[in-house]
Amino acid sequence: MWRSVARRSSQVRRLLSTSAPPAGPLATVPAPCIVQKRGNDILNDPWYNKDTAFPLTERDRLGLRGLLPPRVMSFEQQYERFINSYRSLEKNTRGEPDSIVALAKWRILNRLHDRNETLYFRVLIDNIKDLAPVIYTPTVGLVCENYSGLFRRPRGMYFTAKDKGEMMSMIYNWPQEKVDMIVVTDGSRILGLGDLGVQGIGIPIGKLDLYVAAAGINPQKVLPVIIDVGTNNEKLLEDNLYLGLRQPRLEGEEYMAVVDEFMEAVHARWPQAVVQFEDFQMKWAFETLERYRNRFCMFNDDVQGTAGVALAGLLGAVRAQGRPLHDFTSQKIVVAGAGSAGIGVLSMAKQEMSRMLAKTGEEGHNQFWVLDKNGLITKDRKDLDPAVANFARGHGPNEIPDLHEGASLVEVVRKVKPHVLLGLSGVGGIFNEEVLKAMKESDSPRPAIFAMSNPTTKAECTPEDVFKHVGENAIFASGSPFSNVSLGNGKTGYANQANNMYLFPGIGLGALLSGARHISDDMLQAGAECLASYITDDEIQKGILFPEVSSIRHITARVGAAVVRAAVAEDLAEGCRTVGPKELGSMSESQTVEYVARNMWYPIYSPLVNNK
Ligand SMILES: NC(=O)c1ccc[n+]([C@@H]2O[C@H](COP(=O)([O-])OP(=O)(O)OC[C@H]3O[C@@H](n4cnc5c(N)ncnc54)[C@H](O)[C@@H]3O)[C@@H](O)[C@H]2O)c1
Ligand SMILES: O=C(O)C[C@H](O)C(=O)O
Ligand SMILES: [Mg+2]
Repeated sequence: MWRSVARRSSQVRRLLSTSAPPAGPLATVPAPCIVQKRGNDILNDPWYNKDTAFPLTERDRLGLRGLLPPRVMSFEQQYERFINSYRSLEKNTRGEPDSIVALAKWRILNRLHDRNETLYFRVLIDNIKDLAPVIYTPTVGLVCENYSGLFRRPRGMYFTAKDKGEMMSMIYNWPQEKVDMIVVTDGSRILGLGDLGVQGIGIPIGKLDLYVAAAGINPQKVLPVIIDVGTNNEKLLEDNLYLGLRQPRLEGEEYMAVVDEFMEAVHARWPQAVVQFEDFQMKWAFETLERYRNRFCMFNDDVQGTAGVALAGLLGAVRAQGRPLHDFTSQKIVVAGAGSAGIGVLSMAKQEMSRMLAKTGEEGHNQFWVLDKNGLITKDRKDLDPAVANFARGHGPNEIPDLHEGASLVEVVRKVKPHVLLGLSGVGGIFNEEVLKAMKESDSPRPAIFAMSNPTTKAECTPEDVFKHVGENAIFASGSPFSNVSLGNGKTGYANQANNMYLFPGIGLGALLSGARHISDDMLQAGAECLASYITDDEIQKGILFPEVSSIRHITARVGAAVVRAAVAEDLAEGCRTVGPKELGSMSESQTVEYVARNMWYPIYSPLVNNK
């Protein structure tokens, strides 16, 4: 499956050689948008509101005359006005604690989001590198922790245990006839912050903002959802501001029955909708994935999106050593974290090693050492989760002597001398100085440390730690954004962001535009391969594993096209809107990229027409 990535990466860049984000609808006068509203109802609807940019013609025909200041501002003037107020906020809060500044930035963006979505997404898309850390990790974690106090206006839908039996009807309360993309969480494992109950809805909102910004999904066709089955978070249950169900979480069949009813209701109303499961605790992440993945067009981002991003980074770490990709099969990989993300990454990495070995007929060995909160996992572990058992160390001839059940992280790193140390533990700082100094003795000339836990406070280490204790040749990646590190004498230590935002937008977009009946392993693999092929050898040698966040719209168009082509190749594609499977199948690679790019929404004001 992995073609020569260097050749492909120059192809990729050529396919997307434009500097501007892929155009949305063809660049002509935008088609009018028919609205059933007039007057204040339009001004109060963020999907249609243009504020001071309503032209006089629209003010007359929509009953807006006299409801706005007389001057008509252009979209550009509105944009500059907002950016100036955002920048002055940055200036006025300088020196305040980081969390205060972060929440102030989030609030000014959220107010715009609640008022004028077209302007909001223009601001977000054109400043994605600066603003992703505000609407997404790490700030979104703070927002979820403080949601009940921050709440001003509902966004999305709330399906709770009390709605059992009502979901088939309440789904019609959502005002949009068409929904393309849904992100749902039950709030049980929000980033590395644990059970946040109804407050977890901040995650689907942030993820869908990225679907709009990176994948060009129309913001009028997204739906954030929280399934509120209670919370086991005592602090929230005792908080008189808490806005969710005040009861312990449902468990077992009662829990599953609520999620089942939600999925049935969603697909009864929007059969083509793609559903992304996000931040479910491990047991439900795997159970819901198995239960629904062949019945609906759905995927679990923490299990499958993360796996693809991590695999792209792992292959980059092989290339950084100047070795052929096939040498991935002999890499030694230590993983701290055996939860939904850790097992997802291990499963996809093991699958890739098996694919590579099958080509050469070689026999493989267990290249993974996996730890959880009780240390190294071996076959001596009692009550081992079946998903984890595949990676438990045994007692065979390939085992490293004296590495016992429950061995500590530093013991494992000292004895294994791994090429890669990867963290998906949700525990900040566990890659401490002792562990990182042990990584200096790695068998790799370019030891790779991936501190992938979110938010920033949960990162297993910082890039400064790594380049200081492991050395300048190290490769670093993290789940939340960090700044690059200046190594002196003009050298830079690159702080890559190994976050599933590089893949989930393209996975969802490709599934949608192909009309895939479900999302297969090959479709996910194709997305991961595309991401890995995006980085040139020169960039890899510098220690760059992932694209700049500012190019996320370009890479998403490319990932989306790869997913479309994989769906077509597997005969899973049923087509989308006016494009059938045959037409999809007749497209060349570049035509598929153009098809995807053409269907990516871009924020411009459409003329509004009221047809009442
Ligand atoms: N970078 C990304 O794109 C990305 C994607 C998904 C998840 N994550 C992050 O990964 C973390 C874990 O997510 P999850 O869904 O797997 O959570 P989870 O709760 O399902 O699993 C956490 C795992 O870490 C283990 N663990 C806890 N303390 C440990 C320690 N001291 N040493 C080693 N292992 C330890 C736990 O036993 C468990 O196996 C979270 O912070 C999440 O935000 C990042
Ligand atoms: O939300 C993110 O930033 C990535 C990932 O889905 C996570 O749960 O940490
Ligand atoms: Mg997640």
